[in-house]
Amino acid sequence: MSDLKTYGYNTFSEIFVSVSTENIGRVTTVNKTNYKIITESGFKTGELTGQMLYSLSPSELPQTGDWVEIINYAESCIITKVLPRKTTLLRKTAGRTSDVQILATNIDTALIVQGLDRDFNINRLERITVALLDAKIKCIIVMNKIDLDPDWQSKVEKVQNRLPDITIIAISALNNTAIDTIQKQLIPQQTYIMIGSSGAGKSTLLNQLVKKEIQQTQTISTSVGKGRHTTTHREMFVLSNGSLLIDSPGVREFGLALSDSDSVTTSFSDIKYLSEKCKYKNCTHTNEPGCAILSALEDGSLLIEEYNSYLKLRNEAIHYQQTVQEKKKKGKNLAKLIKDMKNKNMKKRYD
Ligand SMILES: Nc1nc2c(ncn2[C@@H]2O[C@H](COP(=O)(O)OP(=O)(O)OP(=O)(O)O)[C@@H](O)[C@H]2O)c(=O)[nH]1
Ligand SMILES: [Zn+2]
Repeated sequence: MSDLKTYGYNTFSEIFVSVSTENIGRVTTVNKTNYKIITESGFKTGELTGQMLYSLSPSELPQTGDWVEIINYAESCIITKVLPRKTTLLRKTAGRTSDVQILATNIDTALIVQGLDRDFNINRLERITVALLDAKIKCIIVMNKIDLDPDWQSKVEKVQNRLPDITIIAISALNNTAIDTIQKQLIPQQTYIMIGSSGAGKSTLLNQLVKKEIQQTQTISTSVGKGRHTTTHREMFVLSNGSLLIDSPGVREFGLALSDSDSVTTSFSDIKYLSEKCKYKNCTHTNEPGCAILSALEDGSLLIEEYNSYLKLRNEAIHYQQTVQEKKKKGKNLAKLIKDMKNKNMKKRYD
């Protein structure tokens, strides 16, 4: 039991009422088709039942962070079911499709790591926090490499002004500066994930937090300005204070996978406040008379940058919703086609 507790069982157990603890595990690493699983009696290698392997879609398969039902089998176990997820961290796959990939599940809080060097981008920070809050995942922004930027304080201030409700911690992972400030924010048995561009310093920070060289960090190749891809898979670590941390591969462009365009508005506090003063209830804030947002833009009380990133996010959210709906419709059409075919065959048989 103590192993399960270490990996967050108590913060998640309300949904397991009917499952005995010996049949429960949590996925800490995914390796193609086998899984490293923490169970009541330590780590085991888990495999899927054949039926699961062939009947589940990629997003339904076990992911790092998932709680699963298992059948113990000597030193290994067989996964029979993925338990309901508290949160799912998605990202869009490469290309312009609406396909999404799961980065990890059952995350409580994300540490968004951004370097103060070339990596620094306030609009990107805003987009990422919106996507995370949309997925019910809390965020902490970690601004790394303060040793490289004498002007770091004003950048931190800018970010704090734009995102007043989010905790921002400025550190130097390399020099071990302010790492303890992060540690103080981390709650035992809660699950955290680090996300950020390749080269932002995630592995360096992880090493400082775990206090030993787990991940090998690599030197940035200055010619391209991108860290070489060193982290190749997601793995869950237990930190000394008992919190859990998943390291994720470099996510150069953390694509959004928003499900709800309204939550975009909620995340932009200025815009939300103003939008309540628009003349029309369904104002799109683009060309309507009596639009409070447009007039705030005109008198300069709303920044054009904030308005633009709001519009961009809103359009993405709408586009994402539409493609999901189209897919569902296509799925339904296909199901109907199969049903019709089956009916026809049945008729033939009995005619
Ligand atoms: N000057 C300075 N360099 C840093 C700091 N943190 C990390 N670096 C350097 O930045 C480079 C990339 O760091 P990593 O920790 O490998 O970056 P990462 O985010 O894990 O990258 P991926 O594994 O590709 O996702 C390394 O050369 C680190 O030494 C810092 O606080 N200051
Ligand atoms: Zn308006």
